[in-house]
Amino acid sequence: MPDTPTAPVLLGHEPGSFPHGVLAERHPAIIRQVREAFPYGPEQHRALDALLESCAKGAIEPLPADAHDRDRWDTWGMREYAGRSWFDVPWLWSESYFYRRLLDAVGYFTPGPWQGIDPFRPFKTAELDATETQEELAALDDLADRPADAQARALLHGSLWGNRADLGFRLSAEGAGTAAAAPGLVADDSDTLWSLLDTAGTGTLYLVADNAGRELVPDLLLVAHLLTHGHIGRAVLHVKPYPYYVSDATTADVVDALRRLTGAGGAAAGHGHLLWSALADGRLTVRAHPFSCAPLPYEDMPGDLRAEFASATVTVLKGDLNYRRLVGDRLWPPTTPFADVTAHFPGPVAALRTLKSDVVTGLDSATEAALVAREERRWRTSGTHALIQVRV
Ligand SMILES: O=P(O)(O)OC[C@@]1(O)O[C@H](CO)[C@@H](O)[C@@H]1O
Repeated sequence: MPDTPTAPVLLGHEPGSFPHGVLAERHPAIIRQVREAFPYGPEQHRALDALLESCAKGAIEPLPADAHDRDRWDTWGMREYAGRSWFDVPWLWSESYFYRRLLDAVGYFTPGPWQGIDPFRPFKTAELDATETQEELAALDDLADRPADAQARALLHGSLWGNRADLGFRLSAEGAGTAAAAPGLVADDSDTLWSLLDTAGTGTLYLVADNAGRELVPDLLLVAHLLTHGHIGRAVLHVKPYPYYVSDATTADVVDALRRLTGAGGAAAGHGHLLWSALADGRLTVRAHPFSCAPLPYEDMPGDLRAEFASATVTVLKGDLNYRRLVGDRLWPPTTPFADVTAHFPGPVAALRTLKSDVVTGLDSATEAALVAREERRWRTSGTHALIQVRV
């Protein structure tokens, strides 16, 4: 990025700011919700109390010496940040480490009865069972009668707006995530994305998923459509290796979503069966790379992941957090060119995201001015605006 001046990394130390609210209010609320959702024993309750206390006024504690991923976290910044306040280190780091500590508190990594039990699972399955999900799946029957091109565009928008409400966001946003979307997108490079996906069945799409449930289902439907209609020959779906940011999709969530599709009947079941067999014959692969839960921007990705993305026809990154990691979780002036801040990414990259944090790039100045005039800063974080940005 030779000509792009750098911008400040987001921290959570400023009371009244969005990041501060996440650390001071959202994280304690998540601890309370998880505690209520499971019949945990005294050991988990004590550990959750300690985490709550630490989040409010304590310092960041290192992972236990015997943690399986202690070395990894050491290289990811734990040595540098342990002992400091959660509010004084990069916000991205603080948030990611919070989820790692929460899993520790509930025994997710500890041999015993709670090992591997996803503390967010009740919230995710409630979404899959919701009537809205049923309605969305039923609507696929009507969509099936429309021209393939119209189906493709509808499914792309379904995948984009599926990101509107993640579960962590809803805990503190009080309905903002479900408010009607403001008309239009703040940036729309979808034509460029479609031209990249026009590969006559030879290309490989990497889709870096975000949330489970009502976001992952439309993501999978989009992949099914692209495979069926020969836009691509293969897809690789990146999910999280462990539960993260409440609703982020893991392999177990992919299985739940596929079972939801295959059990739905109608066109939805057709897409589900197609994906099921694509997994069996290798046209669809699921990957859960450790770096997917790293507290770092994509610029710092390890060589093996870089080589994977470099081989993609296009990598589509879903959601707000992936966007933050793509452009560096910095407070860029919104008109900073998207191509400049994503120049580090190996190969063509697309971001599909609703706006749920202060970070944004690639807007034209008229769009930014109109948003500010109408909403001051709220458009950045309310989840009611979205963007599709592509760097070829
Ligand atoms: O990546 P997602 O699911 O679209 O959003 C993640 C998110 O809710 O979490 C962060 C705050 O905790 C924000 O960046 C963003 O609003």
